[in-house]
Amino acid sequence: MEQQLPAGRRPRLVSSLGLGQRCCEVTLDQERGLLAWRHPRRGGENYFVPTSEIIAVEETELNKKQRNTGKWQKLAKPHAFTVYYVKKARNHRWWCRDVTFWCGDENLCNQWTQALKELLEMQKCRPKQLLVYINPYGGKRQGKKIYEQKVAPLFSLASISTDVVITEHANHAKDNLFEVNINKYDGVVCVGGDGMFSEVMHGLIGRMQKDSGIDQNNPKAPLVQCNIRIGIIPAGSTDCVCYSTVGISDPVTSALHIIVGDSQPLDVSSVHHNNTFLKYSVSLLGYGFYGDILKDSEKKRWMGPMRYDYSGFKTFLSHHYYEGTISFQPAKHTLGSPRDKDSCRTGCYICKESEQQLAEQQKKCGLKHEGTVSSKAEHVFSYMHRQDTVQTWLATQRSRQTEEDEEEWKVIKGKFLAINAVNMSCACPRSPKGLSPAAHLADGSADLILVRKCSRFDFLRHLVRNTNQDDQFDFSFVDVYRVKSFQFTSKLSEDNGSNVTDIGKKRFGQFCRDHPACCCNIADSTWNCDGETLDSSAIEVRVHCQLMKLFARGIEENCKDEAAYSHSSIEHLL
Ligand SMILES: CCCCCCCCCCCCC/C=C/[C@@H](O)[C@H](CO)NC(=O)CCCCCCCCCCCCCCC
Ligand SMILES: Nc1ncnc2c1ncn2[C@@H]1O[C@H](COP(=O)(O)OP(=O)(O)OP(=O)(O)O)[C@@H](O)[C@H]1O
Ligand SMILES: [Ca+2]
Repeated sequence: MEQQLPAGRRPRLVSSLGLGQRCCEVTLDQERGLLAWRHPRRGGENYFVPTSEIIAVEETELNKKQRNTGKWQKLAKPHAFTVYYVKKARNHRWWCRDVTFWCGDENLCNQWTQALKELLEMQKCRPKQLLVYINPYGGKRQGKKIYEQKVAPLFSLASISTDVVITEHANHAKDNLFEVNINKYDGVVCVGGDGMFSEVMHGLIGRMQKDSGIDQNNPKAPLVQCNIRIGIIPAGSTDCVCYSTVGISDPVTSALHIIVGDSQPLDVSSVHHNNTFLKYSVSLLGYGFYGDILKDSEKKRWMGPMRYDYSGFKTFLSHHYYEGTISFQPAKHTLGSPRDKDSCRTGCYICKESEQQLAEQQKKCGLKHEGTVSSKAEHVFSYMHRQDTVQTWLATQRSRQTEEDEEEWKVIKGKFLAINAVNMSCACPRSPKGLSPAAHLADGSADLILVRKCSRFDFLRHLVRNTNQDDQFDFSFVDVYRVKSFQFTSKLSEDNGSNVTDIGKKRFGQFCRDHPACCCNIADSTWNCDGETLDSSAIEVRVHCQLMKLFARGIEENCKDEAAYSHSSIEHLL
């Protein structure tokens, strides 16, 4: 049965179709993009699937066994179609489920598959062609198997074509991204851990800047946004970026977010030393505790993910602290604070506000705002468009940068057990709410956490609070600031005169004269930059708001109304 609607509006399909041995009413509201049916068994449970969460629709050949049972027998030739859709389970896990409907009328069956396929065609944000990099040695060395067994079948079900590269050495993916015809792809997928993601991110951001003529070594250079989305199939040791942006490290869930074409902008920090580009960071930039753990754990790679627990225990016992000076610019443009009770969730209004500010800046110099996902053709177009206006963009951003540099800098000198700068919460299985639970994925700021010298017992209390519901910042020896840029110089490098920049030299120099050298003689620690060590302890860091995008949607609120949803009637909702 088809209902007539005024011209221009898409009709609603309502039919009585077979499901298993029985019949049920199935509704497709094409206007609202919702497929609904009431299961004839399972207590008459109602199902609602937004068309944006349908993976695929296929005509189905019923096998002999199915045809010889129940109602099938009465039909000369039953016609059937199968809908594959996202089923949301607990803890942000997504499954791919399927349901097969049948009927005796071939036309009706065709009408249904046609309507559903047309709705899928309208989902322009979905990728059709992906470039996949697999690190076969990440985490528990399961990357290849995970991709082949759990992800590739879903991509093929969703008619996504892929070019797959199994990496042969570190930096293989990064180097390759500077050479490939990137406009051929709607996205890049990395199968591995945070290190593998970092490689792909460096490849894409680096490529974008190179093609736009931007010098990455200039710490003040305004960077050009990278619009090719990255998908992460978690197969690493920490998988912090995946966990913090999806809410779980699960290859199937991540594959489904890629298929439905989700998009999550992400802040990226650039890290420089003496006008030399070192790295980009999206999760943790950690000096002291997390730097020392990483340095020690690199020698124990053979232990797999366990290496972090081993090195963590050793580093905790060593209880090293480091003296240095940190200067930072508070992030005044953003609405939130690191002590907020609410966390960044899907559709976060604080990140939206930052996106708007960014869009306004870009509009002023004629750049198209890239907040929404564009098709491949539009991507190429907007890129050429950017070539025309890139000089205007650079000029306005440079003057904005100079103004920003003049803004307030706070300077803190001290002895620290850990200095952690996080662009996102850094939630991961070890720390489900993260190092900074209220940090935002895309607000243009980072949370700077300073853990000052304290007793082992107090430090342990702070560490433990990173793993439970208690407030890890509620200690006299812990301070947290929301910042848009910061610089750090260790006492040792200050004494050796190797400061970050001339501005830094002046600022820190004054402090050294005010506070004569102390007796701390511990060597420098190392910076842990998203799981990789940096060669320099003196660094200059700047947060670039929404520089790149992931195939994700942020962490969804726990859907409290899910139960209510399934008990309410189809008629009520449609
Ligand atoms: C009593 C237990 C307290 C445990 C406290 C655990 C807090 C865990 C916080 C994890 C934060 C991860 C942030 C993400 C960083 C990633 O960009 C990076 C790349 O993947 N991963 C690491 O650097 C890998 C970092 C891995 C850190 C593991 C830390 C393990 C600490 C163990 C301390 C043991 C103390 C025992 C005292 C009896
Ligand atoms: N074929 C390869 N051989 C050796 N190293 C590789 C290869 N491919 C990638 N790498 C490097 O391995 C490093 C670690 O990989 P990955 O991040 O996937 O796993 P992990 O370190 O176990 O996980 P995590 O980063 O989540 O802790 C990456 O920095 C990457 O540069
Ligand atoms: Ca942020």
